[in-house]
Amino acid sequence: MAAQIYSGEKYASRRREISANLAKRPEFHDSKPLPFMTREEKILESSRKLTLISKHMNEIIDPSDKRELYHLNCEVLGIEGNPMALHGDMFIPALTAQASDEQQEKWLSRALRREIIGTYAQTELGHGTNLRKLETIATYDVDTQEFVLHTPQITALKWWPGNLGKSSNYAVVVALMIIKGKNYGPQTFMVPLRDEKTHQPLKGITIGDIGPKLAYNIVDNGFLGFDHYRIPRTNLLMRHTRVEPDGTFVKPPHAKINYSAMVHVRSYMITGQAIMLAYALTIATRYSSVRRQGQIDTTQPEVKVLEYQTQQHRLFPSIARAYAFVFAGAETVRLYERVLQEVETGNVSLMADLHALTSGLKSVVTHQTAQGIEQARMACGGHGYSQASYISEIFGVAVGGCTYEGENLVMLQQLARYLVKSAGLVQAGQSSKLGPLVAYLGAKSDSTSLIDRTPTPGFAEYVKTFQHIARKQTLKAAQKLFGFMEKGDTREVAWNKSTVELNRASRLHTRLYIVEAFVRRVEEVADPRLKEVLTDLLRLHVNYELLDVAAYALEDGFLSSSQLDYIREQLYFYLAKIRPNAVSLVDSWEFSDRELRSVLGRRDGNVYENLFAWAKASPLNKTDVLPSVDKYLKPLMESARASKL
Ligand SMILES: CCCCCCCC/C=C\C/C=C/C(=O)SCCNC(=O)CCNC(=O)[C@H](O)C(C)(C)COP(=O)(O)OP(=O)(O)OC[C@H]1O[C@@H](n2cnc3c(N)ncnc32)[C@H](O)[C@@H]1OP(=O)(O)O
Ligand SMILES: Cc1cc2nc3c(=O)[nH]c(=O)nc-3n(C[C@H](O)[C@H](O)[C@H](O)COP(=O)(O)OP(=O)(O)OC[C@H]3O[C@@H](n4cnc5c(N)ncnc54)[C@H](O)[C@@H]3O)c2cc1C
Repeated sequence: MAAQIYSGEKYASRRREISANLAKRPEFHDSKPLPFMTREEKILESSRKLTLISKHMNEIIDPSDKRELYHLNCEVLGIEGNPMALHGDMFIPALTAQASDEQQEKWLSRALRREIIGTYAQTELGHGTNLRKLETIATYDVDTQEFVLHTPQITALKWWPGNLGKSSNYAVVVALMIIKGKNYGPQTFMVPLRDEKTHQPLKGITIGDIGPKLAYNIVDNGFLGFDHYRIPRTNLLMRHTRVEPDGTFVKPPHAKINYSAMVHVRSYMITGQAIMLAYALTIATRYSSVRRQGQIDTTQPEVKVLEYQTQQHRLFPSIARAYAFVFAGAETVRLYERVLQEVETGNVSLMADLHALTSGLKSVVTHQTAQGIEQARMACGGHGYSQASYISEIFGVAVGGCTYEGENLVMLQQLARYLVKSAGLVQAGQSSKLGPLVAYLGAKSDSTSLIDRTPTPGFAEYVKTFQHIARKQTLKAAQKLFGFMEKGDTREVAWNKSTVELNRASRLHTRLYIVEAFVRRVEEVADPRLKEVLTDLLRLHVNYELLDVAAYALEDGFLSSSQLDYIREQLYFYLAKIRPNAVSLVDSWEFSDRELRSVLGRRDGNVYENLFAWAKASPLNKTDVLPSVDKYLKPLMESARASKL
C-alpha cells in the first residue's frame, strides 16, 4: 500500500531507508518536544538541524531527488517550517523558471549550494490577492541602467514572505515595473537584502519579522521596505521577459508566466496537504483503537471508541480523502513538470489548464484537509486538545494553505473563469473544442442516475452522477452570469453577482476530478488484495461525497430519494467493512514517531504512560513552586488571610 501512496515501490522503500538511517543518528532528532520550546528556541533548534542536513545530506539521500529531500525535511525539520523553507519551495523554483541561463549560472548555482538564502517577496500589507495593484515600484533609470525599488507608503511594505524577516539575504521581489512613465505590471527581480558577510540589512532596506502567527512559527514571515534602492537592470529575471538597456520591453510568450512560482507551490502542496491530513488521521485512528469508553453491548467490556459508527463516520471518509488527494497530487505534479518542460520550448498551451486545475484543487483540498484535521482532533476527545497530540499544530500549519498561494474563494474564481469559457463553447455548439478536463460539459446527461439498479454499481455510474451535477451547476452559474450581462450589467458587476454560484461550480468540478483521479488509480492496481481494500475505500469515498452534494441531483430528479437511501446504506456498509483495515490504512503511510511528533499517536500505543511521561517533562513541572506563586499568589492568599484576622 505504501507503494501506492508514494507512487512506486522505489520511493516507498527509499523513505524507509532514510527513516532507518535517521533513527541511528540522534543528533538529527528534536532535542526536546517542540511544544515545550519558545519560538526563539525552535528557530535555533531548526537552524541546528538544517546545518546538519546541509553537511550530511549526501550520506542519507540523493540530493537531486526532490522527494527524498522532502522526506528528510519532514523527518528532521517537521511541519512548523525552517529558516530555509521558502528557499526550496519558491526562491529556487522562481529562479529555475524565470531566470535566464546567465542569471541561473550567477544565482541559482549559489542558491543550490546554499551559499545564499532566498525567499519570494510578493504580498504587501495592503495587497496580496490583487497583484495588479501592488504598490512597490521598480522604476527604470535609463541613464544608469538600474531599477530603483521604492516603497511609497506603508501599505506598499512587503508583508508575509516566509523567512524574509530574519533568515534570507536575497529575495525574488515582485514589483510594478515602470519604464518611461509606463506601468508594465508585476515583474520579478532578484534583490540582495542583507550583507553576505555580516547579515546586516543593506542601506535602503527596512526589514524584520511580522510576529507570531496561528502556527508555522519557525518560519520568520517578514516585512520589507525599500528607500529608492538601486539594482542593476540585469536583476530583472529575464528568461521570458526582457528590458533592453534603452528601456525597450520584450514581452513574454504568456502574460502570466511570471506567476510560475505560485503555480509550482499550488501543484506540490496538494501532496503536502494529503500528508498533513494523513498525519492527523494516523494519530486519531491509532488512539481510537486504544481508547476504550462506553459499551455497545452492556454485557461486554467497554469498547474501543473506533467501534462507534459515529467515530468511523468522523474518521474514515477523511482517510479516503487523504488517499484521493495523494493520488490527485501525483497527477498534478506530473502535469506541472510537463508544462515546465513545454514552456522551455516556447509551448505555453497547457498553462491555462494547469492554472485552472491547481486553483481548484488547492482550494478544495486545503478546505477539506482542515475540516478533516479538526474532526481528527475532536475524535481524540480531551487529549486531542493537548499539544501532546500535536494535532492543533498540524491544523494550524495546514489551514494556512487556505490562504497562502491565493485565498481559496479567489482561486475558485480563477477556475470558474475557465469553466465559464467552456460553458460558452457548449452554448455556441463548439463542444469539440473543449479540453480533456472539461469535455464532460459538452456531453448529454442521462435523464436519471442508474446507481442502485445493479447489485454493485460500477464507478462509472458514480462518475456520471458527479458529471451531471458539475455540468448542471456550471451551465446554470454561467447562464446566471450571461443573464445579468444581457440585462445590462458590466461583466465585472455580473460576475460579482454570480460568484457564489460560480464557486459552487468550481468546487463540484474539482470534486469530480478528485473522484476520477481516485478511480484511475484503483483501476491501475494489479495486486488483488490491495485492489480490494482500495476499492472499499473508493466506494466509501464516492458514497460519502455524493451524499454531501446530493441536493444538486435531487432537485432535478436525477437522483431519487430511494437512491439516496441506497447511497446512505452503502456508506454505512463500507464504514463497517473498512473498520478492520482502518489502522493498517493509516499505518501504510509509514510515518515514523519522529516524523509524527505526537505523544498520542505513537506506534507503540502506550498512550497513557506516554502522556504521563510527557506531562512530567513539561517545563512547568521542573519545580514544585513557580516564581509566579512566590511573587503573587502567596502574598495574595497571605493578605486575604491577614485581612480576615
Ligand atoms: C514544495 C512543496 C511544498 C508545499 C508547501 C509550501 C509551503 C510554503 C508556505 C507558504 C508559502 C506561501 C507563499 C505565498 O503565498 S506567495 C504569494 C501568493 N499569492 C497569490 O497566490 C496571489 C493570488 N493572486 C493571483 O494569483 C492573481 O492575482 C490572480 C490569479 C487572482 C489574478 O491575477 P490577474 O493578473 O489579475 O489576472 P486575471 O484575474 O485578470 O486573469 C487574467 C487571465 O490570466 C489567467 N491567469 C492568471 N494566473 C495565471 C497563471 N498562473 N497561469 C496561467 N494563467 C493565469 C487567468 O485565468 C485569466 O485568464 P482568462 O480567463 O483566459 O482571461
Ligand atoms: C502562512 C502564510 C505564508 C505566506 N507566505 C507568503 C510568502 O512567502 N510570500 C508572499 O509573497 N506571500 C505570502 N503569504 C501571503 C499570502 O499569499 C496572502 O495572504 C494570500 O494570497 C491572500 O491575500 P490577502 O492577504 O491579500 O487576502 P485578501 O485578498 O485581503 O482576502 C481577504 C478576503 O477578501 C476576499 N477577496 C479578496 N479579493 C477578492 C475578489 N476579487 N473577489 C472576491 N473576494 C475577494 C477573500 O476571499 C477573503 O475573504 C503568506 C500567507 C500566509 C498566511
